[in-house]
Order: sequence, then structure tokens, then C-alpha cells
Amino acid sequence: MLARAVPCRPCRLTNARLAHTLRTYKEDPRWPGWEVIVGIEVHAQIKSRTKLFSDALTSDPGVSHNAHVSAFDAAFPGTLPRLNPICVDLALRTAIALKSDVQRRSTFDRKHYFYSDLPAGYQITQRYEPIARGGVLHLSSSEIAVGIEQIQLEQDTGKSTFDARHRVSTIDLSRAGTGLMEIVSQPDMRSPEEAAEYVRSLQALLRSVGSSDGNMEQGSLRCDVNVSVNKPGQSPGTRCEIKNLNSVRFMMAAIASEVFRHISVLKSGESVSQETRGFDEDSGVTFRLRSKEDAPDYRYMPDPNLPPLLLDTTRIERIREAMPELPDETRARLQILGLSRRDIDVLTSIDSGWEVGYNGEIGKGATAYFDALSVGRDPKVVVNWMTHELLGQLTIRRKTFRENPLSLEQMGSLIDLVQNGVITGSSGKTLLRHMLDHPSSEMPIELAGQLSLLALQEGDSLDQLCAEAIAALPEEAEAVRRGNVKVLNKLTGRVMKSSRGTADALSARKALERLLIPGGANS
Ligand SMILES: Nc1ncnc2c1ncn2[C@@H]1O[C@H](COP(=O)(O)OP(=O)(O)OP(=O)(O)O)[C@@H](O)[C@H]1O
Ligand SMILES: [Mg+2]
Ligand SMILES: [Mg+2]
Repeated sequence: MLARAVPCRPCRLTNARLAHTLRTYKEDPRWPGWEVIVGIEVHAQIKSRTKLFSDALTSDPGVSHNAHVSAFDAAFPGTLPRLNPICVDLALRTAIALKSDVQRRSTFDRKHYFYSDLPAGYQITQRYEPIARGGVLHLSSSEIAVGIEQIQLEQDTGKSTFDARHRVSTIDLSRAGTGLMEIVSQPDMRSPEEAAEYVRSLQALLRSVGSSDGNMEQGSLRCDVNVSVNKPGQSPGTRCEIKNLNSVRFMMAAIASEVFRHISVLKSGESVSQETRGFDEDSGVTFRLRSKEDAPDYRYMPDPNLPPLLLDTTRIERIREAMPELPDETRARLQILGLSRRDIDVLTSIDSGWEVGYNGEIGKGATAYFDALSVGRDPKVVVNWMTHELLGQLTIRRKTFRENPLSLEQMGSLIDLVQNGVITGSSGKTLLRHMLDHPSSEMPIELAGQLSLLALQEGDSLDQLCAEAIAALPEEAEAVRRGNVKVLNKLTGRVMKSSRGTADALSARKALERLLIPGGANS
């Protein structure tokens, strides 16, 4: 019975995982008669100021070569690792957010291989006893839950670059030793789209807990994708692993290309052999790196310099209590406020920096900005201004939300001016564009005055504009006088145009009626 399923080691089958295994097969028109299974290993760089086992600073992309390297990162003999507690705390935040089972005792192993960007000749990882096991990630825009197999801490490598012109390889150790979390999923995805959704949901989750900035383009999140193909109802096929995919788009293309390759191998009567493959971004196909037979022997062994990591309940509970709101909780809350799914998608997917920093302080995130703006204001009005106007105008200017120059006070006051009829909606938009083009600390009300954008109230100046419109369009005015009120729209349009949007359409229409139809309803 499902509810009684007992977790088993080493990969704990949670109830969610078991329930998911029972997912019904849905035919995909791209590959009718075949079922696709995808499991993903994500390497996420831990957002810590210093490295996993040394005091050297972690680096942003673009930092000069070998700028941040300690003697330990360069594998000087006699240097010893010292575990960075911040990296552990951030991995714990991730584990708790993924409902993973934090292990009270975990250990570190050496994975040996020879490569020029790995000065020690081994990488420290957690092969046998990872920091967390099990867990689940609910995909944001579907009902699907993907099981998590385990989360392990490990070191990143350096970077080697081959300069073909000068025929030299350069080694940059600034990245060497940066903390990574390897998050291994269960094979629970069934299409390239679900894989993409998994990665995006995971990115959102990591950002919300502040444990990684999860940026694939900048290399702070990298994916290895495992793909297999089987006939529906049969057991899973042999998996091939595609290494080091650095964009969601390429990952989807790599999965599709691999699925077609497996199908053609199987159709030709042969069997798929387990391989590690790469993805060629130009041709859009995967290529063989090595087969299972020539897989390297990593000679795993416990690292003798690192004692087991023992975590007491107090430390785990302290972190659990300080957990910020998670993306699915945010979505549920925004839904209750009456926001549409589309608006929620936009708001929560904006690359806006830190929703919540490591110390729990609110950053300049889009949802935090929205939350602060909607205090005392209609959330639907606020989200409209944010998603349609502010984001729209930022996008036109090729700016991200991080570069939004409008303070909360300025944006809030702009919304209030429009809501209270001090400026019209169209003047509000003009003002917003002006404030984006000329960032300053001036408040919108002052700027509206300087730019003559204050709404024309009913009275002399509006009447003046109406009189001018009547003089400019005598035939239309006559038609209205004869009772054809439809033509009022044209005259109203004229007034709006000459007022440069500062006239309110309804007031202008009323004023025109009063001037043209004496004794009419509005006189
Ligand atoms: N039949 C399958 N089809 C697709 N994916 C699978 C299948 N079986 C397992 N997987 C996925 O393969 C991945 C295996 O990752 P794991 O880190 O455990 O081992 P590995 O790839 O052998 O080791 P390494 O970390 O050295 O790459 C998991 O994400 C798992 O979900
Ligand atoms: Mg792995
Ligand atoms: Mg792997």
C-alpha cells in the first residue's frame, strides 16, 4: 500500500516518489510509442563569500585569473582543508527547502582523476554519505513532483582554456575549491519540457533561500542530464548521461536529440550502450565522450584530512526556523491576493537578485518590491503597473529589474497620483517613461508639475481646449448639435490629443456635451 511505503537506503523511495512512479504514460507526438525518462544531476555553486575548504574569496565571472587562490586551493603540500560552516548552512537551507532528510552524520571522499584544472589530482566530494537524502521538488507550472535522490557537498574545479592561436593552455584557479551542491534527481521527468521546468523551479528555489544564484549562463548552475527510452509498460531503458549543459534551451535540445538517437538504435535491433556524452551546440546533436567500459576508475577513498560532519538538532532547527518563504508558498499567497497565473509567473520569474539574503534581510527582489508596494494599495493595480508598465518599459530599454531606478516611494506615489485622479493614466505612463530615462530622487508630483502633466480639472482650461476642438472640427460639432452623439468620440479624441493626455476622457466628454448641447443631461 502506498501510504505504508518504507523508505529504503541508499536512495530513499519517498511516498511522493512512489506515487510518481505510477504516472500514467502519455503519448508524445514527437516519439509515438516510446516513453522517455530523464534524471538530472545539478551542480549549483554555493553563494558563500569564501570557498568550501579555504579562506580564499569565491569569484564572480570576469575576475582576473588566479586572483583568489589560497595555498590549499593550489594543492600546496602540507596545507589542510577547513570546512566552511556557511557553505554547510546554505546546503542545509537547500535541503530543508527540498524537504530532504538532513543526515546527522555525513562524510567526505576523494574522487581521483588527472586533469590540469585539478591541482590536487582529486576532488573532495560526498560519494557515500551525503549531507541529505530524499526530498521532492514540485514543479511551478504543473502538478508534477520530482523526487530528489540526494544532495552532496563538493569542490568545484579550476578552469582551463586553450588558446588555439598561441597554442597554450591557461589555467585559472580562481574557481578551484568553490563550494558546490550536487543535487541528484530521481528519474522522474518524462520530456524535455518537464526537465526544463525542473531546472527553472530549482533555480527559483535556490535563489529564494539564497544558497546559489543558479545562473546557467554564468556557470553557477550546470546540469548533467540522464536520458533513457523504453516501450510503455516495460522497464526503463539504458541511460546515457549528457555532461555539462549550460543553458535550459541546450538541455532541451540535447534531450530531444538523445531520444531520437536511442529510438533509432533500438529500431535497428541493437541495444543502447551506457555512455557519457557531450552536446554540440552548433549541430544540436550529442556525441560520445566515453563508454561505460572506459569510464575512469576514480579510486574513491575517505578523505583522511576531514572528520565526519556531525550536525546537531539545534543547528538544523535554527536554520529551519529562519527559512524564508519558498516559491510555491509565494505563488499560493499571490493567488489568494487575486493575481492571475500569468502575473504570478512574471513576478516570480524575474531575475531580480536576492529575494531574501542569507541573513534573512529582504533584498531588492521583484516579489519583495511588489509586497512593499501593495501595502495599502490594490494588489491588482500594483501588479498591473509592475508587470505591464514598469517591466515593459525596462525591457524596451534592455534593462533588468535589478537596474530599476525607481524607489518604492516614487513608484508608490506614481500609482497613487493616477488612482486619485491627480494625473491621468496616460500621463502616469509618460511620467514613468520620463523617470526611467532621467533617474533622480524627485517625487512624481513635482515632476508632473514641471512637465505640465497634472490632470486638467473640469473648468476653464478644459473648456478652452474643448472650444478649440469644436472650432477645429466644425462639421463634427454640428453633427453632435443635431443629435449624433457618436461623433463626440472624435471631438473627445481631439481634446485628449491637444491636452497631451492630461485631460481625463470622461471630463472632456462631459464638457463637450455641455458646450454643444445646451440644456442636455450634463448642462
Ligand atoms: N533509466 C534512467 N533514465 C534516465 N535517468 C536515469 C535512469 N536511471 C537513473 N537515472 C538518473 O541518473 C542520475 C544518476 O546520477 P548519480 O549521481 O547517482 O550517478 P552517476 O551519474 O553514475 O555518477 P556521477 O555523479 O559520477 O556522474 C540520477 O539523476 C538518476 O535519476
Ligand atoms: Mg552524480
Ligand atoms: Mg552522473
